[in-house]
Amino acid sequence: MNVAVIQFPGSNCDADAVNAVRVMGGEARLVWHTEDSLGNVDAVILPGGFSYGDHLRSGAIAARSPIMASVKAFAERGGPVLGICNGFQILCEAGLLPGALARNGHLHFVCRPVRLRVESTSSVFTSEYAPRQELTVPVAHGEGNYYAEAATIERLLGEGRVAFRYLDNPNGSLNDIAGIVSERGNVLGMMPHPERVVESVLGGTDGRGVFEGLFKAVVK
Ligand SMILES: NC(=O)CC[C@H](N)C(=O)O
Repeated sequence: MNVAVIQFPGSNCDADAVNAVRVMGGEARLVWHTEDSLGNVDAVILPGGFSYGDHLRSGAIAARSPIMASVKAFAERGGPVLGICNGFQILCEAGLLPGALARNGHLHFVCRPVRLRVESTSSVFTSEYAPRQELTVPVAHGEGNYYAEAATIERLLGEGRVAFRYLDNPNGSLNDIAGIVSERGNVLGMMPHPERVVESVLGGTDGRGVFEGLFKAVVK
């Protein structure tokens, strides 16, 4: 398992993502956003942070980085792509996932563990969880309020593409959506940080399933 963690100016969870992959037994390396090739990788992670200082809209500028053409091509070939927090915002801005992450409804930055429920186990990233399993995973964001037009929400629900839902919605997200997957299920965007809960010394292990699912799908 060889994972590329993309680093943008202002990424701040890139080292955590690399650590999580290594803790889970994989190999990870950082790829700077100006690169135009991913090299030979099995999966891509867009980590959390404040790319370009969240200027304009979170993820808007990073989504137009040179490396994103390769990330799009990789996803189109069915390659697994995980966007965490700012990574989710970048995936929406890049058009790899539908909808947008707006300012939190209460307009405050929120940084705390939240309760989540696994809504779909049919994607690469959720296959190792039990259906409707409840998890505790931290969030840390100011713009995590998922929004999409009603028809898009209906479609996501109908196609089983809502991967995770908040049990205690911290940001006003429509339908308590915490994470969604692409049509093929190979791209996941989620606001909570699974990479921060992969070993008990970090306070929890509920994020391990995301990486276990990914590793299982890739390492055959
Ligand atoms: N932890 C993060 O990735 C922060 C996400 C984002 N820049 C926000 O505050 O909304």
